[in-house]
Amino acid sequence: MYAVRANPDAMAIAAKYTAAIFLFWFFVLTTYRLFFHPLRNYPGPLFAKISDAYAGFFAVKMSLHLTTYSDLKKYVRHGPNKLVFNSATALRDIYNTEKTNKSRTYLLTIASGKPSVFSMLDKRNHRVRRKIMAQAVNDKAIRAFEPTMTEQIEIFIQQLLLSSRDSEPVNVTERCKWLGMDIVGHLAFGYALNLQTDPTNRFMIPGLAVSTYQFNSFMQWPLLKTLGLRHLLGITSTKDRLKYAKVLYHIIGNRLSEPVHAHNDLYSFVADHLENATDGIQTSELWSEAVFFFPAAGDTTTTAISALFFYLSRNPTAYKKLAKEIRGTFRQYEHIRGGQQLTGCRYLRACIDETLRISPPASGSLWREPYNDGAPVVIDGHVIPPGTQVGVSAYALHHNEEYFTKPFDFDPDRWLVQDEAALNLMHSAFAPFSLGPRGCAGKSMAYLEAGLVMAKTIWLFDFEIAPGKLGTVGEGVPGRDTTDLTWSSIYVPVGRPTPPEWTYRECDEISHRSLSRHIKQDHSLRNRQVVVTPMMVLERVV
Ligand code: HEM
Repeated sequence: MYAVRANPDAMAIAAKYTAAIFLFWFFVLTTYRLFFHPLRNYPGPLFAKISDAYAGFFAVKMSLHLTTYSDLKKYVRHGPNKLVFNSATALRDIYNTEKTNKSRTYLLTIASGKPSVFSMLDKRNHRVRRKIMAQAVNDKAIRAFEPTMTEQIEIFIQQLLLSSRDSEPVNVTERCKWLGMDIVGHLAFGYALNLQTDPTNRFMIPGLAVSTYQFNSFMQWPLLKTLGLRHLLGITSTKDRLKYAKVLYHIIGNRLSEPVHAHNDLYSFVADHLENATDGIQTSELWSEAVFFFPAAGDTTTTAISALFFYLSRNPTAYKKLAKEIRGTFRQYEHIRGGQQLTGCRYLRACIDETLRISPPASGSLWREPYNDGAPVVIDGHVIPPGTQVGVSAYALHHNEEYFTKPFDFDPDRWLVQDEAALNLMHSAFAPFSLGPRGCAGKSMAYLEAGLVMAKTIWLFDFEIAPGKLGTVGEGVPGRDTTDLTWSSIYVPVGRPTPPEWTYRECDEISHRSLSRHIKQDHSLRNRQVVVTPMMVLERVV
């Protein structure tokens, strides 16, 4: 028998050689990326030219959209293989074409080993999947779903009404997130999550935020995922994420036990088309779609709505114009529904668009690559070498003065000017939903939801910035600080009669938690949103 012992000298030598090899490799790679790489002549921050850690660092800090905005004043190269552009021509060249494809970084978002409509790179497979998913969000499906959406919005309004009785500040961000999740529960799997009235499932909001945050960070800095560095950086809150996954599992399991057409939901459209997993829900295509669909449909729209509350509470002129339009258009609260009257509210649409411009819920660069068919790809006059990731940041382009004068001003009227050339110019650079074959499939649903929530709220209530410190939450220096929180005080407007059929469902928790708690919670959402309205005090108007 022999005991094998490590020789300390041999170990020291091995460590030295490993370090030397690593340093040599690092030196060669850095030299190549700086002086021989096909993108060497594009200006960029030094560290970005060398490593994806540059963008990764700011993604982890949740301020990448701001860094991109300021870097674009001088730079184009935003990673060893990444070019970011800031023009309407580039927007069209990159997204409104078949010559590019989603970048391979989207594969990092795959949750079950099977891609979703969002992460599918193969164009033919994507077209088929997109067609299936689109059935759940086309005009016919939206009309069928509207009553369910309205029911949830009514709960939102009733809860505001309860809070408005004592004119206490309300965290509008939180309320909007609960609403969004309740709507998407019904839309996806006909499931009543009841976040608005029951605190049990509210942990799903931070759970979802953690997942989104991770995916965002991985997509900028893939090494985080490959080497498990996320743990070192402490960006994983596994507890909430796992709890979230458990609920999603339960929701899907519950739906699978019902007949396919038991609800007017996404499942009823996709059930017959998605591959069944033999080894459980979490490896099925349905799981992948669900993991994508909840944040895509639930988080984005409500981020926009809460941001709109924020801007309106700080812009009295816009606020008054909108209130006048809504209260003048709908003689009775019950008349507020999807249709011509609502779409005819041009100022409302301008307010929503202005919010999506100034604070796009998907604010980062959505990376694309030249499609692998050898055809040259030209972006804004630049021939792009194969393997290069190209993108436009909606946040940066929406604040580009070439297209939008005073880009940090919230000015819905800019969308209503008579000057057709100016309007066309702005529209050419407006892309909150992206565009082309991979653009948002749920745009109409998002406008309906935002329109209904805003019209109903402003018909019935008045709101203003919360008093004291709460009212300052979310405010920051435009273009410098991430103004991602919004608290406003919603005061229910005075004198409007409550629709008689309303029964006030007592909310389990209308408690108003401490400011620090809200700050902490909303901090985790920062990556996705630039401004979200926190606390509002409501006042009944009607
Ligand atoms: C204000 C609200 C919304 C915004 C700003 C928004 C934005 C976007 C953006 C920018 C993309 C492209 C992502 C990328 O290229 O990586 C996208 C994709 C998508 N969105 Fe939305 N979205 C919103 C609401 C919705 C809603 C309500 C639904 C569904 C009901 C939805 C469903 C989808 C789907 C299915 C895709 C994937 C499209 C594909 O790859 O074929 N979105 N969205």
